[in-house]
Amino acid sequence: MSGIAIVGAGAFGGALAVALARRGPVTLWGRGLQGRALRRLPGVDLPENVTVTAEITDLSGFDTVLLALPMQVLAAFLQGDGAALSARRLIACCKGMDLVSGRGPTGVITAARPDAVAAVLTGPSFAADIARGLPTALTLACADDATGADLQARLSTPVLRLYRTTDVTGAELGGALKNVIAIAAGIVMGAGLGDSARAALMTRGFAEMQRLALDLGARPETLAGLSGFGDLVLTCTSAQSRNFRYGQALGAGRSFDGDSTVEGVATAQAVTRLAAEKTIAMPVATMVAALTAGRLALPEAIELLMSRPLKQE
Ligand SMILES: NC(=O)C1=CN([C@@H]2O[C@H](COP(=O)(O)OP(=O)(O)OC[C@H]3O[C@@H](n4cnc5c(N)ncnc54)[C@H](O)[C@@H]3O)[C@@H](O)[C@H]2O)C=CC1
Ligand SMILES: O=C(CO)COP(=O)(O)O
Repeated sequence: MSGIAIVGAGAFGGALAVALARRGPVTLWGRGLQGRALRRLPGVDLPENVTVTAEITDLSGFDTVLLALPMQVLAAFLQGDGAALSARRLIACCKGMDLVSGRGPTGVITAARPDAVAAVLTGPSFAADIARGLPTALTLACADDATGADLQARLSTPVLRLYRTTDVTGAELGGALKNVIAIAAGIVMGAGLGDSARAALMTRGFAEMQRLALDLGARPETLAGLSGFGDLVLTCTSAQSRNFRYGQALGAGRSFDGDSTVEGVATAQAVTRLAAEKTIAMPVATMVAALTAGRLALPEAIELLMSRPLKQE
């Protein structure tokens, strides 16, 4: 079937539908859609050439499907509703690490659908910006470069510019880990610790992102690119970010909207476990895991981070 199919009518799936509809027909599968309005993107209506459906079998003829679901539901979706998909190419649009298996998005796809080519679309972009047609650049990562090049061409628009890489590990880990650091940055700002502390934390956070990713085979330039450094900067500095706002609320001792997708919370737990297994020091991620699980109070966390042995940068 021609055109693009998208699973997930949340903020990102909806925004991608709006963006890709500039190029041709889009079919969007999701729950709870009311007419053509997107609950997660107030004020945004879907264009006429986006077909909305709640029947997953309407997607069964598509060759290429974008999966815009939260990381922690991806595996269950592929085993449940998603079993009806026969697409040759599945593109994950989520950021994180599966808490049960420790896998990244493409690892989850490949475990469920070994016959499909898996790719990931990631990088610095707020759904609301994409839906408004603001200029945005993302990374399309696919181990098979020919497929990656084809997807890059099919999913780019005049305002949505895709770069591509075969370094799936690097792209996925950048997207997963930046959310954890963004929670930490939010905590710092919410607790009133200042811009200097945030800059230090982002930099040391980036150092630990690189440490883990390079150990797992990622390429340094990927971490320095859109999916790593680029998304880290965006998410740690903007109140549009749910991870940042969640951290801000935690730092200020306020509660946060429990209905919101905050990927960094589960990812912090998964990453901390992995780092411990590999004996890789990830002090910021470890603090975020402990703080978000309520195992540590903020004053102790600050004390622990500041009293680590002095070392070379
Ligand atoms: N919102 C944003 O600005 C961006 C989000 N992303 C990533 O996109 C992914 C999805 O995030 P959002 O769209 O923002 O979240 P969201 O919370 O706005 O939407 C998630 C959607 O998934 C649906 N859903 C949840 N469980 C499901 C299941 N088991 N089966 C079917 N549908 C299910 C929900 O009904 C909802 O429509 C996340 O990994 C996020 O990091 C990436 C870039 C930008
Ligand atoms: O991934 C994002 C920006 O690139 C969206 O960030 P949040 O999930 O923190 O809102």
